Amino acid sequence: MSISDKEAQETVLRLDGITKRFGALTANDSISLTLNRGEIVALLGENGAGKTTLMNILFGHYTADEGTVEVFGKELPPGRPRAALAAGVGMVHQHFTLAEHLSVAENIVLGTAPLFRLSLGLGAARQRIRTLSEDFGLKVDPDARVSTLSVGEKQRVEILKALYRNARILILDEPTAVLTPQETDALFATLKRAVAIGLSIVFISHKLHEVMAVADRCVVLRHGKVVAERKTSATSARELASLMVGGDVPELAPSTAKPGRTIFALRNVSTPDREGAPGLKRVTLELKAGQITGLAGVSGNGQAALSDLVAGLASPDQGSLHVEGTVPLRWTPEAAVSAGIARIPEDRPRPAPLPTSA
Ligand SMILES: Nc1ncnc2c1ncn2[C@@H]1O[C@H](COP(=O)(O)OP(=O)(O)OP(=O)(O)O)[C@@H](O)[C@H]1O
Repeated sequence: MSISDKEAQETVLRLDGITKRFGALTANDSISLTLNRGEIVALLGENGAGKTTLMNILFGHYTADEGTVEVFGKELPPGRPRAALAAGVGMVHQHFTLAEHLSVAENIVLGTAPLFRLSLGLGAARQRIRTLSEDFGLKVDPDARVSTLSVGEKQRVEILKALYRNARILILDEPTAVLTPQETDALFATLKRAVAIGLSIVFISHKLHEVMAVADRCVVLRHGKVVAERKTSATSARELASLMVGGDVPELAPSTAKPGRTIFALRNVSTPDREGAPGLKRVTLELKAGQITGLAGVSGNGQAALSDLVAGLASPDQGSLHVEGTVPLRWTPEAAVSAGIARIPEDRPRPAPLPTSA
C-alpha cells in the first residue's frame, strides 16, 4: 500500500502560533509548523532553542499561552497528556520508558489492557507484534526480557509500542544518539517504510548529515522562533548549521600544531562498572600538548567513566594515571583542577556525580 499524491498533501499535524513563556523567557515564540501525510520533517535547533517545550505542548504536558494544536484536522484540548496519543501521535523518547523486568510483548501491551490480562496470555498481542515487526523491519523477539536487549533493540520496542497503539504520526527525539552506525541505517530504513505507507514523522536531531539523509523538509528553531524552513533537496548541512546558530559557521582548517610532550596519560587503566554504566577496561591513552584527541563510540560504552576519571571523580582500579610524567598520590577533583584540567559536562543542568573514591 503506498500513498497517492492527493493523500500526501493532507496535513496531519498543524501547530499554529504556539507561544509559551516561562516568566520573562519566551521559550516558544509564535511557532507554526505543519506535517503532511507521508513526510519526514526534521526539527532542528541548538540546545535551548525550544524543541522540547514545543513537544511538551503537543503532548499536553505544558499548556501554551497562545496557539493551537490540530491533529488530523481536529484541535486538541490543551493540557491533556493523553489527547495526542489518542489522536494517533506517538513519541519515542531519547531515554526509554520500558519496564526492564517485563518481556517485549508485556511492555508493548502495558497500558492498553487491564493488568490482569497480562497474566492471561498475550497470544493475539504477540501475533500483532510479529506482524508489525515484519511490516516495519523492526526485528525483536516478543518473548525476550527487555533487560537482555541491546539499546538498539529497546528503541525498536519503543517504536513498536507506538505503532501498536495505532500511531500515525511518530515523534522521534534524537533517536540516533544511542545507536551504532549500522543501527542508524536500520532505523532510517524503518522510517522510510513507515512514510511509504502513509505515516508521518517529526525527527528531532542535531546531526545534520543524518537530517540531510532522511528528512524531506527541515524546520529550524532559534531562540524559540521558526527562523527557516527548507526542503532538504534545496539546502545543505552547511546552510542548516548557519541557520541554527544565526551566522556563518567557520570552515574548519586542519590543525597545523605540532604535538609536544605527553601531559596526561592512562596506562592499562580499569575502573569499576557503575549503576549499569560500564567502567573502563584496560584503557591506554596519551594526550600531548598542542593536540586535540577525539574519542569515538556510541554513548554508554565508557565515555562517562573516562570523563569522570579525567576529572578526578574516580580513580583507577588497575593501571596507572600520569600527569606530566608523574603518578599523583591521590587523584581527586582538587588534584585534577590543580593539574590544570577543566571539564565541561555533556548534560549541563545535571549536577556532577560525587566522587566514587578519594
Ligand atoms: N519548565 C521550564 N521552566 C523555565 N524555563 C524553561 C522550562 N523548560 C524550558 N525552559 C527554557 O526554555 C528554553 C527552551 O528550552 P527547550 O528545552 O525547549 O529547548 P530545546 O531546544 O529542547 O533544547 P535541548 O536540545 O537542550 O533539549 C530554554 O531557555 C530553557 O531553559
